[in-house]
Amino acid sequence: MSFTRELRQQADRIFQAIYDHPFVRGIADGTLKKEQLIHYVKQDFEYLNAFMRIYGIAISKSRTREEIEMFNEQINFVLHSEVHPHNNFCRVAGVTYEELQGFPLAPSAHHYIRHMLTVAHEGSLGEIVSALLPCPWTYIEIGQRLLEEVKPDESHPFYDWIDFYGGGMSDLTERFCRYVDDWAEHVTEAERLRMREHFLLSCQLEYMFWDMAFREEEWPVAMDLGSEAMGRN
Ligand SMILES: Cc1ncc(C[n+]2csc(CCO)c2C)c(N)n1
Repeated sequence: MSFTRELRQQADRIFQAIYDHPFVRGIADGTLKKEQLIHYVKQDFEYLNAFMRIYGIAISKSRTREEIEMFNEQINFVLHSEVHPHNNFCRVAGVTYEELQGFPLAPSAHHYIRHMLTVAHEGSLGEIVSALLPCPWTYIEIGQRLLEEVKPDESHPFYDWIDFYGGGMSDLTERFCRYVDDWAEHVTEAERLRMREHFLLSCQLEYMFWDMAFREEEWPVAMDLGSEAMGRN
């Protein structure tokens, strides 16, 4: 069995828990509250900014033009395509995308971003792609399963979201899997173990991210950065 097949099996309970999570159920039946959608988009906008920076670090560690091209393509994808599912959530919530940008990170989004940044700074390219892989892999499975389960038509409030992730992420997931499998063949057992740990922790943090949005998670004690922090973007 390939290394990434093994990873997928090890993460099976987390993938299932993500699919069963009330936020994902709320996408399926269109029952999410406006505040939950807004919290998700505010946090995910910052998450995607961090994701692009991590691709930048991966480019700085790249040895071949193929690697640079792979990461560069993904920066463009996040910049220009990932805005569509966000716009779907904003439309349903009745707000503009611009008014949800520049907010501080909630605890679980902070945790997930710091995990990826730590691996990006300290790890090999194989470790970095292992930590990033649950991002497309969990979303494509959610999208594909929702397409099958809900069979949404254009009258469904989250038709665009489901169609976006169910329709088009398989190339990226396969490409990342091939990269991780090739890498895993040529490294030590200790590095393979780190790749496994990074992958599984990112799967857990994908779950936490949905849970954060559903619960509208905030810091237990509100942080006051003072008036100078207002409008820093
Ligand atoms: C928390 C969180 N996890 C995954 C995605 C989905 N996603 C984000 S970037 C990307 C492609 C990267 O090249 C994909 C599939 C998201 N939006 N938010």
